[in-house]
Amino acid sequence: MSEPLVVKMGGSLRALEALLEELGRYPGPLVLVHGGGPEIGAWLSRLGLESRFEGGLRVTPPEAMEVVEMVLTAIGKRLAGGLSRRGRKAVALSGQDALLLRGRALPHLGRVGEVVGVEKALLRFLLGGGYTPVVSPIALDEAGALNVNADTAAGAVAGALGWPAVFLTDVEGVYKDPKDPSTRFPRLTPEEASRLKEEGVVQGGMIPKVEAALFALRQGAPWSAIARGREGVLRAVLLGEAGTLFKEA
Ligand SMILES: Nc1ncnc2c1ncn2[C@@H]1O[C@H](COP(=O)(O)OP(=O)(O)O)[C@@H](O)[C@H]1O
Ligand SMILES: CC(=O)N[C@@H](CCC(=O)OP(=O)(O)O)C(=O)O
Repeated sequence: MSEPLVVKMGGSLRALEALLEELGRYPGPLVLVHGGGPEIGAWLSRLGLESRFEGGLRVTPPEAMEVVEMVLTAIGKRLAGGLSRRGRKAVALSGQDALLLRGRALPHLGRVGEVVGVEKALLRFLLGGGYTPVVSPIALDEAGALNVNADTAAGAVAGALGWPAVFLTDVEGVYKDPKDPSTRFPRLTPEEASRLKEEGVVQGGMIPKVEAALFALRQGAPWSAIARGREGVLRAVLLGEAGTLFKEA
């Protein structure tokens, strides 16, 4: 129950304090990658910049990128502070620090990117010193900061470290009927998950999450899982009692 984990915290998570307690007392090494989609959306609309999504990704013109950076950085610092106060010394970083996440811009989406390289050495250095890295999903290319979907960033980090990835979100896992939690798949192979995507069972924000879970596996993570963020979730996932587990057959 103390294996190293990359944990992705979605921006739509409820009961954050309880979850920080859970992460604070997890006995194994952790790397956290966080989102913040709802908060980014709220700030952009407050500033009169409405968002449009393509394939689950926020189209991000340069003027919106500044807001994305500010909001994600603030969230990262908040999480690192919350964990540190609970005795788990955490350091908030973005992909811009020491080229932690090297990015490549995706066409037609403004300053949106994918991850093409992870500076593992920085993560290992912090982990070796007993610190928990908290990573904001901002990558860097020649032109500057790129907005990366947080699931994509977490999948890339897990793949690079060869660690399992747990994507915490507001649903119990992948459902056969996206509105019915009783139809949760306890386990999916990459082939089964890809089929569900093609069939349109996996929709909206679940698309980048499933893609990131599969990407992590292809890059060498032993398994990945999507589960609802709540107290006790990590233990329940490790025991196979919660979430959807992605693993080769
Ligand atoms: N097959 C499915 N099973 C479960 N949830 C699904 C499915 N297809 C789409 N979803 C949606 O995906 C959402 C999770 O993605 P998202 O809102 O982006 O979360 P986060 O902010 O945690 O990354 C769920 O709230 C649900 O509405
Ligand atoms: C390109 C892109 O879509 N980036 C995301 C980054 C934050 C994120 O992914 O947050 P959640 O995990 O809460 O969805 C965005 O701008 O919303």
